[in-house]
Amino acid sequence: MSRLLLKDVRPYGEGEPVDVLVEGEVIAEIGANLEVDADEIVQAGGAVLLPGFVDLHTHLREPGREDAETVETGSSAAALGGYTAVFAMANTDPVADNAVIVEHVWRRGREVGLVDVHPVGAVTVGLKGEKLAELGTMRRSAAEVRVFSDDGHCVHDPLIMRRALEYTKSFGGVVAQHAEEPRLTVGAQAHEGANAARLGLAGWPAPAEEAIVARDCLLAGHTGGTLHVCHVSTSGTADILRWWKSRETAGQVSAEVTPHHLLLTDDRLETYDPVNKVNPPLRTDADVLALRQALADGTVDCVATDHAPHAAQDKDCEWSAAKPGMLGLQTALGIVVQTMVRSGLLDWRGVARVMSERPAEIGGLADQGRPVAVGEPANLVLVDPETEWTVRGAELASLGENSPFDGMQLPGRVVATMLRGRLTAHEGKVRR
Ligand SMILES: NC(=O)N[C@@H](CC(=O)O)C(=O)O
Ligand SMILES: [Zn+2]
Ligand SMILES: [Zn+2]
Repeated sequence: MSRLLLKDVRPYGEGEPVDVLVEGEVIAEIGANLEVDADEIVQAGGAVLLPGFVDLHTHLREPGREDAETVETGSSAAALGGYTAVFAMANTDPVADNAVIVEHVWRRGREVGLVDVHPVGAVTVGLKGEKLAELGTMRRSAAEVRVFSDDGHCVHDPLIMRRALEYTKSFGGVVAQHAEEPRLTVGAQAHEGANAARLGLAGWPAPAEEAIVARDCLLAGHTGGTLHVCHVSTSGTADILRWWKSRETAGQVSAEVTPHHLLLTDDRLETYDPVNKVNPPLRTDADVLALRQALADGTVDCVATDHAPHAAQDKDCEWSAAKPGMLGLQTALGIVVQTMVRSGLLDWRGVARVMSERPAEIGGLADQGRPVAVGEPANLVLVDPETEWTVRGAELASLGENSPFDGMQLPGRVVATMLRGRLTAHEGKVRR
């Protein structure tokens, strides 16, 4: 059995440094100055030890757009970002709306072996919103799909949404909604507000998101189904979720916020650089502050990256022709440390909750987001909280280079990531 010794780590950033011995796939011992033989020793210098991060919202682009990302390159980005599990969205080409595609993505994830890749199944055939995909078949496939989403598109027909919540309830599934009332966002290019008006960009109004979130909370309550709200972007959505969670009696609702919606605003649109184009759009300062608060108080359950790599030709073009989406896996931690930890809104226990424990629970992963304790699976990340690094979009592991954080200095460097006791990333390099 392999033995990996982590020297001088601080679980959850608390107390004096200890050593952690990982034997095979589990944490075997935790204590001060462990005197043991090991195959490999990681000198951590007091770094923070957390459960490995879990991303409920990743776009891996395979099959179909392997020029933008593949399971392999996206898995590398995930491991380097501290992730031990990611959920790969269904808006590939062909769409992951059947067992063949989800099993392919799942198998590729296993072959690459850097991170557990859990395919998300489409809710409707071809993401068209017209008829339910074969949810049960995807559930029973080798990929054991549990999360379903038409992400990129909203399941806007309320009857289809109702049926999806009812049907997934029968096997403990989750419907992850991209909340966007399509009639209110025809041709939309930017947050509907003063900046979009001044720049001449068609607006994406906040109620297009909020109306769907309110409707879907009511449908989850009525059906007893389980709803997860993708990429919450407005303060109004946070208000609706807070209201719903205060009265929730049946059905369950969870929600995620992206790192970019915790940091960036539509003030960045000034340059018309499409690297800032994303769906839902960057919003206002007031929204950003409300989202940080909602994440801190649990109204929004977790951080999810919405990692959306695009090939150069889809981003290096005029604003209206560019595809929406931005890279996220390798910069998520830094942004969470900057916006939530340095501001005092979250401590490291809180970071573990929003980046690992809650997403693992929502996604139904029994072996992720577990406590850092003896006998637990060694899915772990080591974080150096102090050292700052400068983001270089072109140097990230993804094939796409569309990072809006390019040139920014971020805190919170990933020292090492471990998947079932094996180092998958160490000192900025992937280990295969
Ligand atoms: N977020 C985005 O702007 N784009 C995503 C789709 C999505 O998450 O809605 C994509 O697939 O590129
Ligand atoms: Zn989306
Ligand atoms: Zn997405």
